[in-house]
Amino acid sequence: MELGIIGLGKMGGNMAERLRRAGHKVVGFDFSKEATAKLTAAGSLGVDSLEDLVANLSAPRAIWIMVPSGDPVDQTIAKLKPLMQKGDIFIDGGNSNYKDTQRRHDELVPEGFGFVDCGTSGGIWGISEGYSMMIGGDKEVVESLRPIFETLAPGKDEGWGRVGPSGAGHFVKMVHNGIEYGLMQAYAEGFSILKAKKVLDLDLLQIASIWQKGSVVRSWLLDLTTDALRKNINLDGLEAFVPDSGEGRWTVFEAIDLNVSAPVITESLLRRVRSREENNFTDRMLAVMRNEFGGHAVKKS
Ligand SMILES: O=C(O)[C@H](O)[C@@H](O)[C@H](O)[C@H](O)COP(=O)(O)O
Repeated sequence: MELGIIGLGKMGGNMAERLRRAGHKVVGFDFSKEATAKLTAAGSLGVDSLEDLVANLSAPRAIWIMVPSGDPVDQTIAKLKPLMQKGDIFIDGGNSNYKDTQRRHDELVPEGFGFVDCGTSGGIWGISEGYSMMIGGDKEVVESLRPIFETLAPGKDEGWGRVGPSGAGHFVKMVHNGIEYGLMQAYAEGFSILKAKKVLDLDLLQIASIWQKGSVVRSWLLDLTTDALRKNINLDGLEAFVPDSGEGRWTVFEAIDLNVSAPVITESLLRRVRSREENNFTDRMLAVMRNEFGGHAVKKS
């Protein structure tokens, strides 16, 4: 099959290569000339404009958008639309908010385009392991893309599926990422407790390696954690600063709207927020109140 890909970063570039290896024709666009040159050198076609991208694909076209969520997705669609024709399909493979996805679907479908949302998991390992894909959109449109999904997935019939109508793919990916936050937080806290028990002189790498085999908490995330510890057991040279790209907070908002109690995911998100505040105002407030009512000592900077 033919596929256009917009955004040839860590995800889009690797997906293009996985598709090429399976015999699909891939035409890719990126603002980075280095990224398009790399794609061409690998045997696909890298182009420097959206016009060239569209011109090098035969109708009905399928174009996979792999750009940061929010405005970049809207801008990409707005620029592409005049170049496309009825029957062409947009696939948003990024981490878009499902409400934006539903809005885009409802705008594009009456104009004759297809629009599919694909929550894509797998990170930099997807090129070899395959990508887990949670897909939303109209059944026949999703079905027409089957050869692409079968190739990108870990197995032809596994690790991907249409989970519901437009927005469902991104909604499921949002919750997937909320779970990711909670799992990560639990591992991080557990290893911190082990490290703090200095009198036992525990070897974190040894313990992680033991847990990798047969234990209830073994997982791919633990495998990656073990690799990270092997490379840098004390995490030297790293700042305790954890960004978030939005999916975790959308999960929390959604849980509140749905009256679902989700304390682990919520606290994991808030821990990330806290990691970015040095000597924060809240804690200085606590110290000063304690000082006011009890005359307790404050630590001066
Ligand atoms: O399944 C995946 O491959 C990941 O969930 C991925 O999609 C994630 O979005 C980013 O790795 C960082 O997300 P945060 O910045 O929110 O941690």
